[in-house]
Amino acid sequence: MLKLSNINGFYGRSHALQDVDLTIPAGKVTAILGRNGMGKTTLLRTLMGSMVRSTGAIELEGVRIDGLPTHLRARSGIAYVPQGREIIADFSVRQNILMGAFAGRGPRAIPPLALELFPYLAANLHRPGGVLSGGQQQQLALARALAAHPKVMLLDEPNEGIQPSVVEEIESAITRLNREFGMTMVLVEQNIDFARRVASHFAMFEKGSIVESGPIDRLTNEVVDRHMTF
Ligand SMILES: Nc1ncnc2c1ncn2[C@@H]1O[C@H](COP(=O)(O)OP(=O)(O)OP(=O)(O)O)[C@@H](O)[C@H]1O
Repeated sequence: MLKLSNINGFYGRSHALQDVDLTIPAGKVTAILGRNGMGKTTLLRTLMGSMVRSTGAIELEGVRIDGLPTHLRARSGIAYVPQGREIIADFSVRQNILMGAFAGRGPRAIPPLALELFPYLAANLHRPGGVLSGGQQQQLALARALAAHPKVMLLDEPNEGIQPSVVEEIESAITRLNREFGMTMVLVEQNIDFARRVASHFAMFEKGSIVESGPIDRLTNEVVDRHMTF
């Protein structure tokens, strides 16, 4: 469903993604793994169209999208939950969620599912986004992405710096969105146990290239030790 062919990405002279070929299956969760600085975030930025310099082909359901600017990729069905969440502090929870609805391809309204998945948000729609905890902001970023009615959701380390009880809520939201609604997820993750629980496929990055990929049962301890221990 999402097919990347010969993707290269650059920051100035730094060659951050090198000849990446990857097929992300529809309706599955694919974990993007690797140590810090290996190119995982750059891959998501390339998919979203926010890299200044990248080359290669990206197909979404057989249609080339690599020539499209970011806002048209959002309209074509890709939503992004960035590392650091990028919540607008002075906007209310409601306004932050609606930002996703306006960027996306569905009705310009808060989807009931977002409020069902995250009851805290439902009860605090009027609060400014800036006063929420990190975990609540992460839920808000997921709700904002969901409001775009995406086919594919890109999630960059959604559990980073978040307390365990909220991690459980985020895990169950990801699992439900995938299993019940068939949403395709691309999940950048450092936590191998979490990746093994939620993902069915993986791609392991090392210095901008994919060194291992496939169904999650091929993510052996040996592969993890080789590419993720420090
Ligand atoms: N804005 C930038 N300008 C210059 N170099 C960058 C920029 N962002 C990332 N890089 C470099 O590109 C490479 C890949 O970075 P990237 O953020 O994609 O890694 P990552 O695997 O997502 O790691 P992390 O988990 O730390 O986010 C690294 O060498 C990084 O230093």
